Amino acid sequence: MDLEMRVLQQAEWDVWFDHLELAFGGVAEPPEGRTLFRALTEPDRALGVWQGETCVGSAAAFSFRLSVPGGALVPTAAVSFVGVAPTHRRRGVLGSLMRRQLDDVRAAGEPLAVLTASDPAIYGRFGYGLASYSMSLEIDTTRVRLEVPPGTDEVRLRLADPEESLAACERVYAGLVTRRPGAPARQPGWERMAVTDPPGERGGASPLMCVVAERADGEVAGYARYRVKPDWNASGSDGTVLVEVLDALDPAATAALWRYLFSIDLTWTVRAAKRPVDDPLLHLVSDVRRSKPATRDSLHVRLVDLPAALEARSYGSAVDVVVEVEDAFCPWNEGRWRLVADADGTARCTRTADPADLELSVRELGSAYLGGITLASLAAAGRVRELRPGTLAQASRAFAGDVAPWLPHGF
Ligand SMILES: CC(=O)SCCNC(=O)CCNC(=O)[C@H](O)C(C)(C)COP(=O)(O)OP(=O)(O)OC[C@H]1O[C@@H](n2cnc3c(N)ncnc32)[C@H](O)[C@@H]1OP(=O)(O)O
Repeated sequence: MDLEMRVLQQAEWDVWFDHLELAFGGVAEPPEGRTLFRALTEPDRALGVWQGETCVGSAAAFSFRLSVPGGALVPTAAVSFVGVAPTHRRRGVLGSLMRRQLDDVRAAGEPLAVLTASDPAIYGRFGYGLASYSMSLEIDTTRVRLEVPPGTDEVRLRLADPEESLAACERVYAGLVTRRPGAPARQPGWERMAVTDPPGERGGASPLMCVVAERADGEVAGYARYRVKPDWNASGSDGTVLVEVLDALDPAATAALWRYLFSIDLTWTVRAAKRPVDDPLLHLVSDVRRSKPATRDSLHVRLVDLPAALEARSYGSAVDVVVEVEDAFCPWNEGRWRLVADADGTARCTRTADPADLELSVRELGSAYLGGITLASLAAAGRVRELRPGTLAQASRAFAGDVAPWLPHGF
């Protein structure tokens, strides 16, 4: 029977989502998660591939605004819900979904598409480049001490209900977004993702708890959401603190929150799974080695409208460079572009017939876009070629940022 790809009807959502669960291994999402995903799905941006009544393929996009170097919030398609039925794999279903989706994103006028990959090897062929990392830590708090900055003792900590404190915590998050390339401005409804706490998903740990950091004037300057996982062995208590999120607007609130998490009775390990690679915590701990930092790939970026994307961010130093871009999947980006940017943030990107300085594919531009992966390091791997001496260093400096890009939550 023929396959038909079409935009999702709201009434088809349950069948569509059941298919996704099957594609991901058949484990059912808890009811709280299902309700949330239903509410967050934008049906007109969700695609299904159908064989009769059976859904065999899916892909969707959320309408995000992504923080980029310089602090602009760029309309971005956040790609998710990608799955192909186990019975229909390796016949090009994903390829046809990606084709349609990127055409739709282009038509919607969004310069960027982003995703996190279940398997990092999948999306390079569609022009996505790895642009940010995420760091996990497992800290032995019996050995690792914190050296806190002045002002930490003035911060007042208060335990708060995660639901009741949500609005105040969201204000802190909103204050951080434009400082952090790769962070999405939270669209209405997405704040629920952080506090939805299905009992079956806690893995033996406590319900979600929240500690709020207040300045002397009572203003909330930070918060952490965490769980405690108690454990006992022959020597006594062996509990772990699992940090879900910690956001703070200043160094004192940052240090006060970590100090609190390090000192919870009956726990001797702090685990944090999703931290930026330049987390200030690395400079607060007495022993990085015993904090066991580990990185993994996080956000993959695809320039859909190359000139609009390159003009939307700012650059760390002045640059005037001609790039020869290969982009077989979105050929409208292919060819030679001149990027001229001042250090004050103004950038122009136009087609040119001038000789190229650098040669690369759209994937490398996606990787370098958020400022965390340098063109120089990509060149060292043979993925960027310098055609005119000196231009690689100039362009690499301009693209690089002084804050590591970071995606604080999944989608
Ligand atoms: C953003 C997200 O949502 S990430 C989540 C992705 N989904 C999952 O991981 C769920 C489980 N897996 C699946 O549903 C499917 O196997 C998918 C979606 C990964 C791939 O779907 P398919 O329809 O089999 O892919 P399709 O046949 O279109 O393959 C396109 C190309 O990608 C390659 N490819 C597909 N899956 C993978 C993979 N996991 N790793 C590496 N390459 C892959 C294919 O070999 C093919 O390469 P080619 O063009 O050189 O021949």
